[in-house]
Amino acid sequence: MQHRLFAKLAAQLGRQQASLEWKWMNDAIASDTSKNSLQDIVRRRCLGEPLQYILGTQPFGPLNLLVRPPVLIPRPETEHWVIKLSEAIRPTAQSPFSLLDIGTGSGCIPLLLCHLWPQGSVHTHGVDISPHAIRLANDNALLAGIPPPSDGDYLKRRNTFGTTPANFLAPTFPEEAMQIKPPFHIITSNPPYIPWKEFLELPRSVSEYEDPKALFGGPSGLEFYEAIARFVGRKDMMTSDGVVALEVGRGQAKAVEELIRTTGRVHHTEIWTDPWGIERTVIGRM
Ligand SMILES: C[S@@+](CC[C@H](N)C(=O)[O-])C[C@H]1O[C@@H](n2cnc3c(N)ncnc32)[C@H](O)[C@@H]1O
Repeated sequence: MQHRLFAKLAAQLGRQQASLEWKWMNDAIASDTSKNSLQDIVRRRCLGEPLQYILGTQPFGPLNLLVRPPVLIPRPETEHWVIKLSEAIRPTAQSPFSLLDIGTGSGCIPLLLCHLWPQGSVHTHGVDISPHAIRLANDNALLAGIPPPSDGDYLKRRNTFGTTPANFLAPTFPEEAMQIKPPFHIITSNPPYIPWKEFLELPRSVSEYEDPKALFGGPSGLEFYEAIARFVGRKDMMTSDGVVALEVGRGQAKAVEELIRTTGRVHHTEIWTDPWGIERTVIGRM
């Protein structure tokens, strides 16, 4: 029975990927994190459903995040640059930072930073247009033990994570989102960046399961970076020592670097590559 199930999976995914996923499936069943039978997991996986949606979780650094369709599954390349950012910048509880995460999805970026940075050193806020994402990010904050912001005195010594459902591209942002309180020391974002024309090149596990709003960044893929550059260029949105950290798609790094430089506020830029040698993150410092 087990042998037949594995053969079915390997026929679909190739032997190497099937071996990896077979282990994750069995680990999830053994640790009781998945209530589904192995047979059911393999059946759904062979229909193209991402394993993370079937099992309901995805490790992200030391965190184990909940994932639910159609919210984007946090990717290893994002995990890599977020850990690198946590080492490149070290906020302290003496002068805590304020961080805005645009298009927060599962909340993976601010939650990991809250987990890695010293307690009381950062207050983070995630905005997202999707109510599914906002709910999931709040559930993940609860699971990770990161409290929402409040005036409570003890929270001043804790890292916090708040969320706001809002359309970042609306001309009324951030004025109509009352909980968003600029200026920010750090802006992070892994925005939708796939150009429309690349829709047909996406694997089925992405195009049929993940929210198109999480994927497509307008005709050129750069729509959100243009809006972020306008936001950064506005008076009073960022502190004079602010940092912008933006994940980019393949081949977009130079254009995004140029966009944030033209704000006139960003004076130093860097491009970080991911573990696969692809230019993945543009860092801008004021
Ligand atoms: C590529 S996903 C990134 C999610 C998460 N930050 C991550 O790295 O896994 C982009 C996110 O932007 C959100 N989004 C799309 N359009 C938006 C808009 N106009 N305003 C705010 N959020 C938006 C999507 O709902 C999605 O959660």
